Amino acid sequence: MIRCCSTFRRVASIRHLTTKSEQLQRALASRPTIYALATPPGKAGVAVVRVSGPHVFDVWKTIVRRNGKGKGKDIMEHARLIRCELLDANDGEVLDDGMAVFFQAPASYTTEDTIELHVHSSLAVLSRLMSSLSALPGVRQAERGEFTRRAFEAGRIDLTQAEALRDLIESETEVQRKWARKGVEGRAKVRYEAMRNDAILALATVEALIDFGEGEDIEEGAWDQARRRVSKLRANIAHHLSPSQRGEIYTSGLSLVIFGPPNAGKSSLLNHLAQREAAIVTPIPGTTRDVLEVALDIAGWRVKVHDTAGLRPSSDVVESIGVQRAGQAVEGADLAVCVLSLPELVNNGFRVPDMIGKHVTQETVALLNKVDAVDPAQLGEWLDFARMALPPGTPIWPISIQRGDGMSELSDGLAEVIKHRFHSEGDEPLITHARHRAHLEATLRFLDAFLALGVEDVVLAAEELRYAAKELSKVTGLIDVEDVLNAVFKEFCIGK
Ligand SMILES: Nc1nc2c(c(=O)[nH]1)N(C=O)[C@@H](CNc1ccc(C(=O)N[C@@H](CCC(=O)O)C(=O)O)cc1)CN2
Ligand SMILES: Nc1nc2c(ncn2[C@@H]2O[C@H](COP(=O)(O)OP(=O)(O)OP(=O)(O)O)[C@@H](O)[C@H]2O)c(=O)[nH]1
Ligand SMILES: [K+]
Repeated sequence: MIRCCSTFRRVASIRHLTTKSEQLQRALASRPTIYALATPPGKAGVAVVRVSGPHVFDVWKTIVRRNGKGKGKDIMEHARLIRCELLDANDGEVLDDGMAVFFQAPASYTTEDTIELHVHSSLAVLSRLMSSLSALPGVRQAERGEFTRRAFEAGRIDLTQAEALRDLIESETEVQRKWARKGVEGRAKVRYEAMRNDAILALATVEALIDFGEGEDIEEGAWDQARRRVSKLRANIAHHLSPSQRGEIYTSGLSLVIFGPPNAGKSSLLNHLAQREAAIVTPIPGTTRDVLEVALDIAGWRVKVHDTAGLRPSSDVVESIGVQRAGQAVEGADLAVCVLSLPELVNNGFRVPDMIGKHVTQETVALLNKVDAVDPAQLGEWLDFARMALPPGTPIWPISIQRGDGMSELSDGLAEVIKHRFHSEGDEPLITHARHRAHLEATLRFLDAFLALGVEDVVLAAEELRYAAKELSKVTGLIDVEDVLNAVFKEFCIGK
């Protein structure tokens, strides 16, 4: 009975250590008011300037003057957009005619009192408005991600949600948008918190063992219980770290690498997919030297398509470096597309050079290009030979980039392959950022260190678990680690 309570007391004390202190709360109230342009700078119909912090009332009083139907009234109503004139704080001159809205703390994006000033998006209006704002006491321009950072510091969102907000802003395709939304909703947050909770519960059990020393009959049972819990957590994390669970492809996109012998039509394929002359196409073998990247939207996925140098032995220094890079790109690809020239295969007796063959697996899409340049009567036969030259099961699509044969099937086919291979039903990947991966790898090392210890090393074992829990806390930002926070928020734009 007493033991049981002691266990819980410890859990509570560990939690207490890691939650935001009251001191921090007080610091929040006395900080500067920040402002920034929330829309992109430039000529446009409307620009939004956001202002957040303790001086928002003064800002409103000084520069917002109601006109239209609300003329003369100066009450600030939560979340109500009003017509107004914006005044220069220094000389009272009307600098623009606009709209303004006030959000009362804590019901705002940052959780602080916030106002938004909607003005005409003009360089002159904005520079006057900004200099007017910075002239006000306690008011300064926001740093990158500072609005979101305040939402984080107030506990409205965790670090994974802040990162997902950034992903949402960066998103260009449907898949990216959907995954960013999941993150914003807290899908990852909940799962990382559950992992940390497991580590903390195991830690509590182990600490109870320390408290009650050796020779107790409960010792064995409690130790086994902690080990079981840690083993399960370890397996869970190891699963998420496995190569099949790469959630980064949803947010950052997946990489498609085009490879093959020189002159097969690799650059022509890239240009076809990109619908522009992204790469140089010439009849000279060895035209492409370096890896060229173009980001495309294929069926809602962000796909970084890479064109590479044709794979062949070369005595040219530049070309051989290109060939080496091409090989590395293929090895690191999420999807490899091999372009072969059918007439060339016919000419060399369907020998696929080893430099290329070694990269062709069932996971590779093989394109037999230039079908326009072979005798149509023999096409079927040549395709059969080509199939025999490649590993069984390799998808093989005959095409002519020049004449257009098979090109719409190619686009649909690529979309199908991507959907089929990377779509996740049910078993949803967790890791969508390299940062999360690094923390989980570190967690795994601490859990392994724990599992290598015996009950006689219970003090050391508790230490390993404490490190593991701390590492998991860094993912969500439950423990503020300044360098982690700085790294996350510096990726934001000003005004977010
Ligand atoms: N005009 C405008 N549009 C915008 C934003 C904004 O700041 N201003 N946003 C900014 O990026 C996004 C919306 N995000 C928001 C997230 C939370 C809250 C907010 O006030 N949350 C409080 C209260 C909720 C409520 O009153 O219903 C909370 O969650 O406690 C506001 C906006 C996109 N559109
Ligand atoms: N007949 C025919 N020629 C093609 C076809 N596609 C590309 N070509 C030609 O093949 C030559 C090589 O095309 P590229 O796209 O530069 O080939 P690559 O594989 O990138 O070549 P490297 O840069 O040498 O690796 C060019 O002259 C293209 O016009 C096709 O479908 N049919
Ligand atoms: K100021």
